Amino acid sequence: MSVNPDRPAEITPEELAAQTALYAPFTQAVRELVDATIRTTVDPATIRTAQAEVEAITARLREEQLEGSLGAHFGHGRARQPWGNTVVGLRNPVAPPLRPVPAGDREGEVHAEVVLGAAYEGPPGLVHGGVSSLLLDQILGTAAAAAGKPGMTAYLNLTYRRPTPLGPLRVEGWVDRSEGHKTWARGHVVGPDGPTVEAEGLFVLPRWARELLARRGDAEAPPAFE
Ligand SMILES: CCCCCCCC(=O)SCCNC(=O)CCNC(=O)[C@H](O)C(C)(C)COP(=O)(O)OP(=O)(O)OC[C@H]1O[C@@H](n2cnc3c(N)ncnc32)[C@H](O)[C@@H]1OP(=O)(O)O
Repeated sequence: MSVNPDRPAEITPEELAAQTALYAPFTQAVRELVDATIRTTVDPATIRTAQAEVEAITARLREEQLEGSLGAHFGHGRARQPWGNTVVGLRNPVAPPLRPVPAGDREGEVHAEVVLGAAYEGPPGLVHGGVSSLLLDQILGTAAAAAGKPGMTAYLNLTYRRPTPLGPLRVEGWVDRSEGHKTWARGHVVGPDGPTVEAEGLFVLPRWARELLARRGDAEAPPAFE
């Protein structure tokens, strides 16, 4: 199925499953390519051959493509799929990806197990601080949404307690408190030796969304901000 950028696809759960089965392994293959690109030690001739092959694949994919980004084009009803999202996007090879699932007993609490490889390096052997921020922004926002209080990040405060090693990590988020359209969430990245980066953020349902909801009435669910 091709994507019509003007009309988000209303697809059945079966079609959604088929699209997932098609794109998830494709995206993972490109992730592997990125990792191999960083870590390969093959000879220069092999690099030049590989470059030509990658360029040929890119040209083939560009024969048909969207004008802009992916947005939330796939989905059924309001269950839009944020497949282009840079943290959780099923079709985004840049996304580690994070797969938050409900966990724990705090409000909106979500956890995600993730393995960060060479593509996420900052200091040698360690996760880039901006990548930790990226993951925490998403998981705190997901916690707010899971609590039924979605919003956009108004601020995100981070405390880097100790270096975060590349490899397997857990990212956790939960809602601390909320007042109307404002939700404060907390979370952390947990490495093999415990929490490494802590975050506290404010997520605000924007005025335009509040006005939209007021016009439509409370029956309409608030928008998601994947
Ligand atoms: C499942 C989903 C996961 C999503 C995770 C990913 C989340 C993201 O990355 S979102 C992208 C990054 N964030 C953004 O781009 C947001 C950019 N900023 C904005 O759009 C707006 O400034 C926004 C939405 C934060 C607030 O807009 P809006 O609601 O129109 O403004 P306004 O009505 O003045 O403020 C609302 C309230 O928030 C407060 N507020 C806004 N910004 C701040 C801030 N930085 N610090 C403290 N309070 C703030 C205001 O004081 C106001 O409080 P009150 O209603 O009590 O007087």
